[in-house]
Amino acid sequence: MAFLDQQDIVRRTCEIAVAELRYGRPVVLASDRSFAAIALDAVGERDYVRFAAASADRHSLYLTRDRSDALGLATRSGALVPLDGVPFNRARDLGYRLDVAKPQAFSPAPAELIDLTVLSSLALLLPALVVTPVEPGDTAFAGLARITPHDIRASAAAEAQFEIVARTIVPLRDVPKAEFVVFRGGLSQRDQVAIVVGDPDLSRPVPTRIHSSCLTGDLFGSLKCDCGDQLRESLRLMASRGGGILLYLDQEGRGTGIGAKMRAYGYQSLGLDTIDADAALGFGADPRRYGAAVAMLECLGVASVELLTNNPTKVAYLKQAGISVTRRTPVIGEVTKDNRDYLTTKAVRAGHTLDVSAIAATLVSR
Ligand SMILES: Nc1nc2c(ncn2[C@@H]2O[C@H](COP(=O)(O)OP(=O)(O)OP(=O)(O)O)[C@@H](O)[C@H]2O)c(=O)[nH]1
Ligand SMILES: [Zn+2]
Repeated sequence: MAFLDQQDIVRRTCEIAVAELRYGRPVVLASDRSFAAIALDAVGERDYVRFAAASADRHSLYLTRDRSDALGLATRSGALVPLDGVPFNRARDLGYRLDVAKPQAFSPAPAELIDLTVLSSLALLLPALVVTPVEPGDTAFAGLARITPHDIRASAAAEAQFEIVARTIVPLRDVPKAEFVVFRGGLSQRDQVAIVVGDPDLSRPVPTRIHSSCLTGDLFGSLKCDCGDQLRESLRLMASRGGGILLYLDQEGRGTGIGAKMRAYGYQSLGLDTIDADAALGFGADPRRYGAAVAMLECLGVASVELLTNNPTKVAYLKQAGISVTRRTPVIGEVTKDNRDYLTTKAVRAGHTLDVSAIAATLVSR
């Protein structure tokens, strides 16, 4: 019997391609029309120039639909901007900076390039890719990692494959009994943690929070968001109810990574809201997926939850995945002058169940 089965093989192909992009090396998307691609976010000028030479100056910048819209280039599947003669700095500006002169020429991007953004996103890189066509027999891009659109789609199943590697009691402030359950698996993912508070009764809906990691808010008490408050408030609520489960997901910056989140913060300081700042970087409104959360709940034997959230997408995702959500309980953090716009954007543009007038009224002055 072979060591790797078909599912293992597509997963490995995908993880190699993700790692290669992250290290700044090109990958080849092999299809009817093949392309070599590098992530602008991961390369310096030297590799940009080498890539241009290998492509005989037929290279273009692939911009997602969100980035194209932000630049005023109307397309459905994103835009391809020819880069012949375009220096590295200008390519990077076009890829993800603000206040950039619109490119003179562009064409609609081939639809299969969208698959490449799945890889850049798993690599926690901005979805601005330099691409070039690769013809059969072309040796300029020989020896690179190759992946097909089919591999990329088939590997998605691995996003929900997890196993428990350790579980141990860690007493927390305000939570006398907490057990940290560490999960390993997913696709190009670090270990993730579920915190089982108290002794949840699994035969009844379990108070549950699906919490996306926020280094700035959870750990350092940033005033720009409500994450730290929500984290601690949820744990306290679970303890007061005798039990609950908090899933701490490896999804910094709504899955875009700390680098993109800090760039987005920079754009927010110039006046963009959270959604427009992410769009300027090429991201959609909220790229998170919750397959890992569903898999972790299943591993823990949880079939029914009371979800602690204001985010209707989390409720909808669990329901369509077959987890019963009997109730949604709001988790409200402190409103500050620094997070007021963030909370208002969540309510107005992302449909979170937050009362905008209450956000204004409960502002805490600091
Ligand atoms: N891209 C981006 N991400 C942010 C920003 N501010 C906070 N985040 C991230 O947003 C995510 C918030 O996650 P959660 O608190 O689980 O979820 P939520 O969607 O706000 O929904 P709730 O369950 O109601 O809290 C975290 O991953 C943060 O790192 C921002 O300005 N831009
Ligand atoms: Zn936060």
